[in-house]
Amino acid sequence: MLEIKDLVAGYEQRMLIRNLFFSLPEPAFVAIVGHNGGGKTTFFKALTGQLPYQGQVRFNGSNFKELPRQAASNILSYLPQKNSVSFPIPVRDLAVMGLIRKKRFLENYNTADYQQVDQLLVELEIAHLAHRDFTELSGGEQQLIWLAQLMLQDTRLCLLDEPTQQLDVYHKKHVFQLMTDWVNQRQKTVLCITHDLPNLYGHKGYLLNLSKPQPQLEVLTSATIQDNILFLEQKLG
Ligand SMILES: Nc1ncnc2c1ncn2[C@@H]1O[C@H](COP(=O)(O)OP(=O)(O)OP(=O)(O)O)[C@@H](O)[C@H]1O
Repeated sequence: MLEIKDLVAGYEQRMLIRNLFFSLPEPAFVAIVGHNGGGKTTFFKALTGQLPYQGQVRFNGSNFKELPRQAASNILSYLPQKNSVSFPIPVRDLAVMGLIRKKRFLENYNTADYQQVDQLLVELEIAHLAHRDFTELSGGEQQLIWLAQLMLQDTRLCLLDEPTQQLDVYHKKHVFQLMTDWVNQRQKTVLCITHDLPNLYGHKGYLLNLSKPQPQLEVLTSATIQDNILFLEQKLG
């Protein structure tokens, strides 16, 4: 269970999250939506301890503020909106780093680790990129590699900030399917910031619209998706 109680977060002049309150049963998929600048990434920054906040965030009873960094990284993985690498590195070697928390200090990755990476690259339909230099890939291809790295972290709670932003229509659909499969088959709880509302049709889970005056979890149905599309077509008030 992810419990958010009276969460208040933002910046000096602007409080963007005001008294957010919800209880999310596990496992679950939540699409976090809202206008540009509405506070979605700010919410994730609070959850990941990058931004101070008031209120409480509890995951299965543990208060995030009281969790040591290592314990928090065992529970939660985070894929930021922008991620970059400034040196040449083969895709497999970047993806395998997702397994770092399962390794002892200075322990090398072994054949089994790389087999796990290869299997996942097949599942993500990007096995052909395994030996390419990551820095030479397209934006969408890079996004899929970051996704593989996040999946390898294998945490109960996964936060993804616009993971389909640069993907083509086919891959957007594929990644939404993968995320909801993680929930149904691997019992993960996935919070995904997205502007791709039409991709939510047919998926089970919830929607949290941070542009609404009092955001709350709404069950994903064709009607709630449609309502939220209509809401977001209006200018931020
Ligand atoms: N470090 C900061 N200091 C002050 N203001 C900030 C800071 N970081 C972000 N903001 C502002 O907070 C607001 C919310 O930003 P945030 O990144 O949370 O929006 P978002 O909902 O994720 O938007 P988008 O859909 O465009 O990604 C924006 O107006 C942004 O300029």
